[in-house]
Amino acid sequence: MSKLLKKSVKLALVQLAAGSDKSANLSRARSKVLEATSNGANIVVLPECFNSPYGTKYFPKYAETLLPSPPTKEQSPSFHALSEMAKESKSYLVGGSIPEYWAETKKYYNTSLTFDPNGKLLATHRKVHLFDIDIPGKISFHESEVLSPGNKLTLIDLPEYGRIAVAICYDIRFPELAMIAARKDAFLLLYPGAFNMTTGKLHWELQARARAMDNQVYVGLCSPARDMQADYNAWGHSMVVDPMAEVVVEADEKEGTVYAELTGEKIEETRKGIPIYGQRRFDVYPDVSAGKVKYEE
Ligand SMILES: NC(=O)CC(=O)C(=O)O
Repeated sequence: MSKLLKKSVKLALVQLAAGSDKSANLSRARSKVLEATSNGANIVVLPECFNSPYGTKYFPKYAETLLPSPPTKEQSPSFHALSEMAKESKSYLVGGSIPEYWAETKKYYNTSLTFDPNGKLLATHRKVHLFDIDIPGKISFHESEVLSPGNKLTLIDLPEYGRIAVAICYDIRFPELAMIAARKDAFLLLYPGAFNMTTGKLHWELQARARAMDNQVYVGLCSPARDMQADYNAWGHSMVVDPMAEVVVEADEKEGTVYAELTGEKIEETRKGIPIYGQRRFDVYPDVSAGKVKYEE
């Protein structure tokens, strides 16, 4: 038996077509999650901003209050819908992300909620690295105009399987997060994310494969489906990459769900063949996972 992944697990990435109608997005998400578990999925992932369009002007309009937890249905219909979906489908549900408003500080966040198969909230991840970029003539986007960053790393223990890490989209560009999670024994790094037509083509697969290769773990990236009528055109191409950095499964740009069976043997076999885990030189450079790491806000 693998130390990291106790038994094989079926992962589903739901590449949802999210529009401007929040309740329609929630009920579409529900039917896709139920479909995924009827196809045998144990862990189901939704995309970044699965209940709203993606864009700074939309964050305040769609934001929900999550604290104090649990929120009421009026404060957060998405929290309750996700909890119900997890319970109904009996799956671990990584609920993509939603815009969050924290009344106490008057701050907005891009926040991911993960629920267990009983509908209990397991973890909350607020996007740590905000997506602020300027590529002249291509794309300019500044989440920090509206959002505040989260301040912690998110590791989640799934008792039957092992440990996973959840982060959001731009977070994948910061390898430290992935490195720390893997060295703290995560078998799977999950990133609900919405890359775009410029960066998607260049970096989406590269980032996923790099994080998997460096850390010899599984990586799952879950995008919204592409909508060319929307202000922001998501790249799509949700994918699962294995610990050897091979793409196991990949969606195209349209709505759809992709599945992969993850096994501990694949991790063991990769680490045995290329034993970097025992070859690191912390006498030459520091171990980023050994310093002070924040897991709690
Ligand atoms: N949308 C994001 O957060 C990140 C992205 O599109 C990119 O890194 O490229």
